[in-house]
Amino acid sequence: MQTNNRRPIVAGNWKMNGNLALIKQVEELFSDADISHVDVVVCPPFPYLGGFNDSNFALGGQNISHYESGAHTGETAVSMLKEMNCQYVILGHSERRADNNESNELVADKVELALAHKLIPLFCIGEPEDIRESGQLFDFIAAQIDAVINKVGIAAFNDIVIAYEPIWAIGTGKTASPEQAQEVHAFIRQHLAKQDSNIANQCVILYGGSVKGSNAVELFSQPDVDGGLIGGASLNPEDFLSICLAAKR
Ligand SMILES: O=C[C@H](O)COP(=O)(O)O
Repeated sequence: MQTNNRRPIVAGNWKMNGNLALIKQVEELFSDADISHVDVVVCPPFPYLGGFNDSNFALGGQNISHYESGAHTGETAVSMLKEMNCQYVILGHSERRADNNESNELVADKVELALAHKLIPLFCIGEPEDIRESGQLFDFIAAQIDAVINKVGIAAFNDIVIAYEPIWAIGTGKTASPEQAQEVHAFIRQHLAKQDSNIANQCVILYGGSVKGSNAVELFSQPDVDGGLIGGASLNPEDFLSICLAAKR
């Protein structure tokens, strides 16, 4: 097996949840925590980005517009996330793909824009249950990845974090088994390796979908699982911290 120096990442996606009090609780709890073995990211709703001021973790946005700026009411520009000290941005989350009809190509455009502004995309992929059951899982995942490779090239995956989130496991309490997660993560890495084995070996691949303090150690111990994208459990500061502490050392 090739050695790697992938540094684990645990990112909390608050989705459309949270408030100013939660920011305070998370900042207080994390200020005393030893999280030096992992890059921790918190992705709150846009209005709360300015509410963090004493954090020992990074900030991320939950989306950007595919436009740079202009008359696009309700949208948020990539430059605005940079100005609010974001280092990361979640792109292609399955909820946005479903609620906002985001296609693989639109997601690829956003990845390109984020990279141009030196934001690290947390690029989300994952299959609905019927796709898995009909045996099309790997083709489906490959098409999501290929849309981005076709747009930005394989070398860009030096600066892209992939988050594999099976849609049937998101917010359902039905976590993928560690073996199911590992199987898909290994496939993703092999798929990237067809173009560049070094980039495949270094690319950080997160698992998301009902990760909790109680299942994180087992999931994160899988060889190709480099951390997690955490939804519901990131709203509970203690649980989120225990997930961060479960990241590989
Ligand atoms: O972005 C996070 C994922 O959608 C996972 O959400 P969840 O942990 O609530 O299942």
